[in-house]
Amino acid sequence: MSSSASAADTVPAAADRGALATARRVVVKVGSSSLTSIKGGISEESLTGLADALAAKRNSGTEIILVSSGAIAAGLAPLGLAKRPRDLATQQAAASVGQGLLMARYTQAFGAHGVTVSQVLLTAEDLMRRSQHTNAFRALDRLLNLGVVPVVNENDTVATHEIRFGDNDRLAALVAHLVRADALVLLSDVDCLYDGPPAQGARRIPVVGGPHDLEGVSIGRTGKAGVGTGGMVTKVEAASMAAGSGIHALVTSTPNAAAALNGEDVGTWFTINGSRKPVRLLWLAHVASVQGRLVLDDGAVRAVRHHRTSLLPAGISAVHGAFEAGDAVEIAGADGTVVARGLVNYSSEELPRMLGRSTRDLGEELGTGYDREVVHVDDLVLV
Ligand SMILES: Nc1ncnc2c1ncn2[C@@H]1O[C@H](COP(=O)(O)OP(=O)(O)O)[C@@H](O)[C@H]1O
Ligand SMILES: N[C@@H](CCC(=O)OP(=O)(O)O)C(=O)O
Repeated sequence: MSSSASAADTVPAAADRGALATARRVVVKVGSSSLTSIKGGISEESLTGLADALAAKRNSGTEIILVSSGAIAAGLAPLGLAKRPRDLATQQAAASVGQGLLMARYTQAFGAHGVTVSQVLLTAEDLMRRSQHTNAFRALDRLLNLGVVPVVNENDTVATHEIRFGDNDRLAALVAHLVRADALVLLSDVDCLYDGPPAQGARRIPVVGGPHDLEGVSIGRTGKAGVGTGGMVTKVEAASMAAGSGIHALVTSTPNAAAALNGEDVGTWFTINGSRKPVRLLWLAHVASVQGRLVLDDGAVRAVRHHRTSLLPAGISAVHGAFEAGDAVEIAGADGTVVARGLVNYSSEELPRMLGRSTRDLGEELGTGYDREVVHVDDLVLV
């Protein structure tokens, strides 16, 4: 963990954490592993402790959105299931049972402090398509103005394999972006990011200033078998996604929630290292699963990578995969190196006859609509 150790030596551990104490709007995400146990369903102590901390912060004037996992885990015991099911339909059924139970507990626990909660179930599409995410923003913003704590989860019961986030860490980062939060707090069953698997005498990483601080750090999957999904990997991705787009991020344990929100020196702090980007592009860079690949000639690679231009049919030499207009695709050079990801304007059926041709020719021959770029520069992120 050489680079992390040097970051810890030069940056005070409490660096910037005060931003949490004064934040106007915070997204807090809590994982299944700290809310539930496979045998006992919802953990009353953990849920109540979390609600106490968040309600106190809300009552002191900070707007809070809670992204809560745990629906599937909470639904297992009532359905007589001993472990998290593998098939999607049973997971959907468990989520449908558990989500109601979770909301009932949150309503009670926050209600004890005079705080109203609401349920907001989102699919990946709601955050990707502009019309839908504008709608989602409006609803969440209004709820926050009304003093409510919205409790967000993925809409597991209707989300399919293709469009599923699967973990709520990256969903929380996108929600933080959507509502223009000042900070994102990721709560789990581990108190910080360690430089290796926590059980083996690993050391705390207090501050991550950028990707260089993660070099050589061994980041693993979930700790409690069968409960959490993403593990530390998706938390680091989510925190990096937030910090890279102008939002402070902190990873710590659920019992540390109150201390974290007071700006105390707990957990791992991700320092802001980039500016805000459209939600669509964050999605494309970090979450979207690609449906195909466009192979470019060298000139087109240079144009996309160095001159930041839109991708035209003339520079494409091959198309792989089956995709529809609007899907995410990889954009690669002739040697197979992926240089970008983009939202494509044509389907994989339409594209082959367009390759290598000018947009003008295509417009004249095939009609207007075929004179557009294949990927617009605004729908393209370099990787
Ligand atoms: N380098 C690391 N530092 C901290 N925790 C790690 C690391 N690598 C793997 N983990 C594991 O990640 C787990 C947290 O992820 P997960 O179980 O998915 O939690 P949640 O349900 O809260 O999202 C921890 O229990 C821990 O064992
Ligand atoms: N939406 C799912 C959460 C997925 C999940 O387990 O996430 P996490 O525990 O945060 O790794 C649920 O409510 O069960």
